[in-house]
Amino acid sequence: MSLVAAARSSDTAFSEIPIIDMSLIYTDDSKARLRLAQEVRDACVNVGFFYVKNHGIPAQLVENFLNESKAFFAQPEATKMQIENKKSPAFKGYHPALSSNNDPNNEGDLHEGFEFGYEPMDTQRNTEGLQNGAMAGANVWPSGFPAFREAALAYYHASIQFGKALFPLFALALELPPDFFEDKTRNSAALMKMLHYPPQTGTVDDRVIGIGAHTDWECFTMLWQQPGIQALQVLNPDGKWIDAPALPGTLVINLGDQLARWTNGIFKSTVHRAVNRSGVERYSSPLFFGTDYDVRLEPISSCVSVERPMQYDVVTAGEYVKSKFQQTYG
Ligand SMILES: O=C(O)CCC(=O)C(=O)O
Ligand SMILES: [Fe+2]
Repeated sequence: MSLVAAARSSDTAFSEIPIIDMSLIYTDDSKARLRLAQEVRDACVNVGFFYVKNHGIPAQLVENFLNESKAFFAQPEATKMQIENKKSPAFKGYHPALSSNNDPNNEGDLHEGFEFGYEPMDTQRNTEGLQNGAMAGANVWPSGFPAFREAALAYYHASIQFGKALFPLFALALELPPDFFEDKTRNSAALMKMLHYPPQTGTVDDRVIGIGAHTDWECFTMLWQQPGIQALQVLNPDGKWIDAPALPGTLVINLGDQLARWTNGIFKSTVHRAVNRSGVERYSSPLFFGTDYDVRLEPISSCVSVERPMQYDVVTAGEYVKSKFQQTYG
């Protein structure tokens, strides 16, 4: 079925999020790759979200990052504010609760967070070819926490490796040569965050929640959620919030606006939010995987037809993300 036809017959009124087994992501077996790409395509056309299991990122890495992050966030606010992200030209560092606002109808996001981008490990040459182009700018680390930096970067690099392997699958899913994204993701923006959500009890005012309703801006996001704590919700086209539970051992992959624009809206960049009513604090860590700064998000030809004319103005990927950052962090 062509992509335009798949979009026409898509069943977007989803009530749950598919789980895709990635054990074979590195296989050379072309039939197996195609099957995997087909699963990815169904999820992208119908939901814009899917879980991945057997992604190969060692659990210990995120466990270490989580533990170090807990120590970082436990510091006094004034200490954390010394590295506030607004002081950094590329929004690296710490952001306190209520300093971001993802939903313009809301009054601020309740989470605090720490964000950083590409940086080689001390022992490593830059073999991944990433320089964090679109959001270039040095990372800002808290002083006196070398283990935090180490743990964050170790998890980051393992995640980047998996993220890079997803691009050929997206290309296959879009009937493109497997290396289509390669020369467009050499200096990918790849910003990672650790987010810390306080519990919300009593009546929750929908205008002040963990993170307000929004779409992500890059190609896709790889989200780790602290297992067992429900907070993430995904909006289906019937206007119903569908829970995306934190399944142990999985990551949530959701498409962002760059891929939606590139595919003329055939791949969905789906609205989501997080509300932490669990009664306990919650951590999550997204990695936002974008393209090189200057990539023009012109719709892929198989995604445009007489029946489905171009839906978006063509913009460059980097300018798009930058303007979104400015809106969100003011
Ligand atoms: O914490 C979550 O579950 C979602 C975070 C998110 O959507 C984001 O940071 O863009
Ligand atoms: Fe998001």
